[in-house]
Amino acid sequence: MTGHDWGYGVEDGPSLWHQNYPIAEGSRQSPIDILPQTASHDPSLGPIALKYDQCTSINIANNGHSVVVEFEDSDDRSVIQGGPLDNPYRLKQFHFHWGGKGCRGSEHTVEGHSYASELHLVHWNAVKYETFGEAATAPDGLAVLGIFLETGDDHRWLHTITDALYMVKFKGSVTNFKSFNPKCLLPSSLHYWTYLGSLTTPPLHESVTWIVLKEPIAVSEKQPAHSWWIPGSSHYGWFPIQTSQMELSLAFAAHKTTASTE
Ligand SMILES: NS(=O)(=O)/N=C1/NCCS1
Ligand SMILES: [Zn+2]
Repeated sequence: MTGHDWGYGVEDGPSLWHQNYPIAEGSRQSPIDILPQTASHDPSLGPIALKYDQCTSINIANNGHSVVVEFEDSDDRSVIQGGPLDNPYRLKQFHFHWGGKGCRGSEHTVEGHSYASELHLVHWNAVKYETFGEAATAPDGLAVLGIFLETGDDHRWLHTITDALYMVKFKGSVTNFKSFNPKCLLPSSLHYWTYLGSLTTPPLHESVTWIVLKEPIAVSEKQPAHSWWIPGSSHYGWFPIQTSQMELSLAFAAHKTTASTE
């Protein structure tokens, strides 16, 4: 299936994804509603470690479903390790999930609470697998660091990304985006919840060790998608961005699956 047989609309939204992606009804589907009170504390879980100092961002792209910043991943210069992970996982890309105007578009929720947005830093297990594509289908292939974005003060560095959005307003567009280091997007605490789950978008592979940070980062109202909404639009999901309008819509409807955290 191509990447464009799904979306967030009435005809192609999350409740229909199982028709083309039966794994949507699998046993470890993401996102989930995180219930801190029932999450078991695992004393064997150490802190996560992020080695992002040698990060090499390459470009920023609009893939029709999200805005994605890709990284050079030919070696272990940027990795996540520790916590539930048995070895380092290489940073491949990060992307966001936003909601429409006034909507809260995080994918994971915490006791039913949605956040304004959610940032996903996607890493792959290059120790066990040859390519990202191979890792993406393996049960221990990916590690995604989820960071909630909450409206509040201006985020000092997020404007670097939102300023670049104008360069990728059309689906399929890519532009240079060098020397962006995502460590500026991390909250002060790396305390986390973790569970074994899946990609939250098709193909929904059950290959993700999720590491969701408890502390959100603050972004101002004007920074996330809210100020990018195309007036009068009803379609949820990345706008099929061949629109003549100058503004860009990052409208994502979050979809929820229910399951308890481990
Ligand atoms: N949102 S997500 O991070 O679970 N989905 C992805 N699809 C391809 C790479 S990451
Ligand atoms: Zn994501």
